[in-house]
Amino acid sequence: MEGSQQHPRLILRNFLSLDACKELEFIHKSCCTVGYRQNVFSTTLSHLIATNSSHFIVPFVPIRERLKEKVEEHFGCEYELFVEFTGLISWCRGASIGWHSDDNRDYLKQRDFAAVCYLNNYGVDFEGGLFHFHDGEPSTIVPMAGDVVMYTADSKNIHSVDEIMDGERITLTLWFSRDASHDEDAKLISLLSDQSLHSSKTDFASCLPVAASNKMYWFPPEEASDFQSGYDIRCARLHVLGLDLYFSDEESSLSALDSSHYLAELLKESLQLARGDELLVWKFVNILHAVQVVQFCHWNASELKSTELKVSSTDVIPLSKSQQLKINCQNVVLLKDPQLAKTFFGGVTGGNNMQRSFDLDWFSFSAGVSKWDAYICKLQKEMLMSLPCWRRHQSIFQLDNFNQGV
Ligand SMILES: O=C(O)CCC(=O)C(=O)O
Ligand SMILES: [Fe+2]
Repeated sequence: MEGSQQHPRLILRNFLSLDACKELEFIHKSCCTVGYRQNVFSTTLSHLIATNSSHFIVPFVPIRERLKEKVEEHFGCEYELFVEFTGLISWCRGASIGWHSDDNRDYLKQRDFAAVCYLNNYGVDFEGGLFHFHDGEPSTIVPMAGDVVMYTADSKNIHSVDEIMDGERITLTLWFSRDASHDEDAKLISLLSDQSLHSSKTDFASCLPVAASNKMYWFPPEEASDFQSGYDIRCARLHVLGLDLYFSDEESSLSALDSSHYLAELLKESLQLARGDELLVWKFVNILHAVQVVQFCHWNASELKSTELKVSSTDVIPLSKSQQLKINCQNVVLLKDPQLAKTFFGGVTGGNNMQRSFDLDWFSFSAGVSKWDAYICKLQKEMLMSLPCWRRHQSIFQLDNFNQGV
């Protein structure tokens, strides 16, 4: 067909299962940092490695493989492509991109093909954010969870994305290159190999996240020099679920110090979670750890509510007035703009899918914590078993014995 040669592209419905979409959404909401464009947040695989969360690469592996095979098959370049970039990207209110091709900068010339997988739904999880091709058919794509659009990165596929009006639009975006020197796998394997010298155990303690610099989690990024306005995105992710952080060990005398110093000190501490007037006794090693566990429980909420697992004690105590006061002071530092945090991460305003507060009872939450440990250990085990093969082949792929499909 003449049209498809002029504008080589492919749209696939339901390429990813909804379960796979949900798992990637969980990883993004647990690990993302502020992104490269305005009102955009991103999670790259190298960032996962840098924050001792490399086990989260595992769920990407079969998906990347399937996407590469599909691109190679459709565009007739079997065994020729390398993945150049893999990332989870979310766009919040105000984010958009005008007409462009994906290779339109000198430093992007290596990009030959793009694959964008939609992980949530237009009109439900976000408003706006339609994708348009400048020429040819289809001209507009309505992002729906599981669907993928693949296209050449050159000027045959000029495209744009409408401004996001509400909610958070999440994608898994990959670029492919024919140029082996831009192979993401080689870089990732080298980072993974450096890191696995330090940890080869498969207990969850060796998989506890280590946060990157506080600046990478501060929104808007322009305010990250002194943290005077905006919010910490990890704190915001918990806040929209109705959860507060409680830093029990922090010295209250610190509150006399300036805000940026106080914030840096606070975020070094271990912490507990509070909701309403209740405090969960259980401690998290750092804020990233708390976000990962909470997002995991949120992702698995319906399963956890019906779990048979019996938990002996919930270890919940009432919050004292002075503890509540302390939480309020800490929120003033971490969430200078709670309204903006809600606008960005709280789901579509007034919509059915408005991110409801964390409606898990503490029993289900405790069940979630044990499930989280098992989940992380399983990923870590698979990672460590795969790594020697990945190193030998200088390629990240799914080993046959883990081939359970996506
Ligand atoms: O998210 C999309 O639909 C496309 C994004 C895009 O065009 C880009 O990142 O270059
Ligand atoms: Fe693009």
